[in-house]
Amino acid sequence: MITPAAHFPMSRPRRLRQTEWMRRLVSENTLTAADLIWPIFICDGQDVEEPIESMPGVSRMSIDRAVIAANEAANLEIPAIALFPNTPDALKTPDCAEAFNPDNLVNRATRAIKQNVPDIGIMLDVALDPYNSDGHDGLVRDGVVLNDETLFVLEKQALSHAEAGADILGPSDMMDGRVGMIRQALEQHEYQNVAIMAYSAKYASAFYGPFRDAVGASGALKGDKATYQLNPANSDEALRMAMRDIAEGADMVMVKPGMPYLDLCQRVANETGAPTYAYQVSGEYAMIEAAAQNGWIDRDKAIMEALLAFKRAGCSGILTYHALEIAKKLAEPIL
Ligand SMILES: NCc1[nH]cc(CCC(=O)O)c1CC(=O)O
Repeated sequence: MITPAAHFPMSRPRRLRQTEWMRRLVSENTLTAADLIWPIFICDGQDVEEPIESMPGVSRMSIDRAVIAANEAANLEIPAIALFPNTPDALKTPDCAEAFNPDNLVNRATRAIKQNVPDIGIMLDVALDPYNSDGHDGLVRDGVVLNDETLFVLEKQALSHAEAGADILGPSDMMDGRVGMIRQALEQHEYQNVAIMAYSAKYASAFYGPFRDAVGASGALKGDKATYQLNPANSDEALRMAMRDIAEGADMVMVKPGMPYLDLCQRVANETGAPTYAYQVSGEYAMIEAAAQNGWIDRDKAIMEALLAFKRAGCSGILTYHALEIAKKLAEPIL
């Protein structure tokens, strides 16, 4: 008989790991379709799907294809989709006027999806980069990203999205004061029920490259976004941003990128008590896909493990480009 440790053999924690059903019974966190928001890239045209080279399996979709995709997502009980436009270069200008054009690509897509798939939520970004010939999230003058002048454009953009039927606005621009400005404008124009998911803890990250390709912003961007996105070294500052955004009228807050900032997911969820979402960004998606294509990781297991990590950290949900695929997997019966 081996010498018993303090509690061994009366206590054998491995008893709860021996079978799949037992592991399922004692799981502390679960992933369901209700946890997923699906980001979708929209492009001009009819019956078009343009593959994005740096995001294998992800394509830009024309509006008619996006309606079909939204319907598929709704049938899989994905609560919401987030639409991002690939704006033609000809419509990108220093004043970013296309951002608040009521008939811009993403507003037209929103109307079409709302008309054909009324039961799925639509989230729209509020930021100028897809419409900006300078590539930045705000107006630029003499190389400086202007905060206060940008707020007035963001307000018009937000109202055009609310008018188009957006259910959630996602201010991803990181200008100071934008949440309060948008919330006040929504109230004044009787859009009291349009929710705000503020990109509160949004970092100046190297993980956005594929997205910028997808929306056509990478070519225009000169320099980086460090004068408005957060310093990756900072944690307390992100908490202050989340608290500020909630005080200004945000209903939900986001941490972005996701896995490189899992500590912030836990801190923001625990310390704000607000619904907290992680954005598993394009670079995170591309890393999993590239490693899988090289046969270095088990793709399906890695995707599930990464998404479950955000739930374990306390997130209410995840924006992920894997959403549709995972919702299909979760809908399959357990054999
Ligand atoms: N402000 C625009 C915006 N909204 C979402 C992302 C990135 C999403 C991703 O990488 O998947 C970006 C790019 C950026 O901030 O440069």
